[in-house]
Amino acid sequence: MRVLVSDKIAKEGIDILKSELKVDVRTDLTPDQLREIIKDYDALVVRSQTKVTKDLIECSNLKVIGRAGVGVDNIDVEAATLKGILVVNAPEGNTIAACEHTFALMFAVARKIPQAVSSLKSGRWERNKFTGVQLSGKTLGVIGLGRIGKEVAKRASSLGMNVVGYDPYIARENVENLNIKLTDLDEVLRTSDFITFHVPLTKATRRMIGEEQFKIMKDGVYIINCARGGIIDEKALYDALVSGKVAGCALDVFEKEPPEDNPLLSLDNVIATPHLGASTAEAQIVVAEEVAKDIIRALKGEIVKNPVNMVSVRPEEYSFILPYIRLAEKMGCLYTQLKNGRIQEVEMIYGGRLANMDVKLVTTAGIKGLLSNILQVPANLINAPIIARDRGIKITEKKIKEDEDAPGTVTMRVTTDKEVGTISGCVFEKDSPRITGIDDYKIDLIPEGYVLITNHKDKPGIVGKVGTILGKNDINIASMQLGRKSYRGDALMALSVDEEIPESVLKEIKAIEDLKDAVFVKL
Ligand SMILES: NC(=O)c1ccc[n+]([C@@H]2O[C@H](COP(=O)([O-])OP(=O)(O)OC[C@H]3O[C@@H](n4cnc5c(N)ncnc54)[C@H](O)[C@@H]3O)[C@@H](O)[C@H]2O)c1
Ligand SMILES: O=C(O)CC[C@@H](O)C(=O)O
Repeated sequence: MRVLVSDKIAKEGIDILKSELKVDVRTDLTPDQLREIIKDYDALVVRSQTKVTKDLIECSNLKVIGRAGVGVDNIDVEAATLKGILVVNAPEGNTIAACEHTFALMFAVARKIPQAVSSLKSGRWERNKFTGVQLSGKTLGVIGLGRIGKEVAKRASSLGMNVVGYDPYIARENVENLNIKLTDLDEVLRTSDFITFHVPLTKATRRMIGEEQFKIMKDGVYIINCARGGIIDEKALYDALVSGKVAGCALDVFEKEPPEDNPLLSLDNVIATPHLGASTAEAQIVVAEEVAKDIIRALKGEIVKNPVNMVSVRPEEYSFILPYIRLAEKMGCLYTQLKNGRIQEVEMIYGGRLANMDVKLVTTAGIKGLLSNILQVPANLINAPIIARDRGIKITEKKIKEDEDAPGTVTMRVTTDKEVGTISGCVFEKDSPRITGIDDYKIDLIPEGYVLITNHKDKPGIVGKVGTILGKNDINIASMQLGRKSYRGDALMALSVDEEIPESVLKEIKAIEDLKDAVFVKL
């Protein structure tokens, strides 16, 4: 498997990749050159420099894209998802680095440090020119209270600042111990002496601060943006800096990077760094290592730690849930081989310990299995929910919270335009997944390899006849499971066999009297 690293990442990450994969580090490529060679790679690792566009994604054979850092706004995640490409990032490794850089910028803009250094180095001694303002006692507005925003808020309090915050997506309890007043955007803008941004660049946050918002702010406010260019309208910011509405501004990020002739850089009250928020030795090692490990996991088909476009599993539930992910996929795969009809609805019903867990990935695996035998472009854990949605399949989860100490059980209930069918399963000790039911029949089938499933009348002789036909055709039976609704009523047999059953043999089996149907499935 081949990995292309197209932005500079720490050697520690490269070494991890090299321990298992063939790695090319090419940080000199133009977009056209990248497009030329991308088809030869299974994985791509980037920071914020490489633009992973829809066009690049579409002409690639990538299985995974890794972002050594948090923001994935340089990656067309939607295009990757539609193509079934996993996107992973390293969201925690640079939190402290970005938080500390925010304070470096805040102190620097408040005390005019870069301007003073520059003046001194050019031979001047201008002590009166560089009087700053104090942080202690001032109000800091924090927009976005995720990983970095919270760390900023924590440290600001200890500097004696009053902290007001805006983040409509977090629960109040989440910031309860942080000494923050959580309020609406207008109040943060109206009351803050310093405003710092820690939101991702999304449709909702793009230019969330423009002319109107500057009007609400206090005269002489200071702005710090160490999150993403594009959150603040740069033209409106320029005007506010020129008019004195904004006393000073510190930017680490720009709408266009590098900013080249950005007029903001011509203003004396703007200080700036070239997107250095994550650039500490410590952070770069952690993000490179984290992303490298996830790239390897992804290429091995294992569950990754930091998926961007796939639901994740709680670390403490990971080992319990993993065999259920495999089981659910087999259940879905069995269903579509066994039954016909247009799938309209899939209900995943969880019992036992699973009923207390986040099982979204198990559900997704079930959907992946259902779609696996019917599509030209294979479904995977990334695109399966989107494909299902686009095909009008309604997916629901139900949790039966009884007997929560019992092992987890999962039932897939599929409604088609012809019938409602169910497949049930369980994982026994030692990670041993079993199909435990098909419709009303109880069985105990290891969901692996070749299986012949028959529907027949429960009467002597039928099983023998099937065995004879298989034997005559040199097909070895590995195990046999029988389930019946009632004595001499309808029955179901699941025969695991070691060889593939040819169509001609299946036809012979189907001709047995009182055998209603026989299906050969591959799991
Ligand atoms: N300058 C750098 O080098 C650097 C380094 C690391 C991170 N970053 C950037 O910093 C930002 C924050 O990173 P993080 O790790 O804290 O992310 P995070 O996902 O942990 O936090 C983002 C927070 O923003 C909130 N949010 C989302 N939309 C919002 C909206 N419309 N209004 C208000 N709040 C909103 C979310 O609820 C979340 O709590 C990201 O843009 C990231 O790319 C920059
Ligand atoms: O790669 C970088 O240095 C930038 C990282 C930062 O912007 C992020 O979002 O993680």
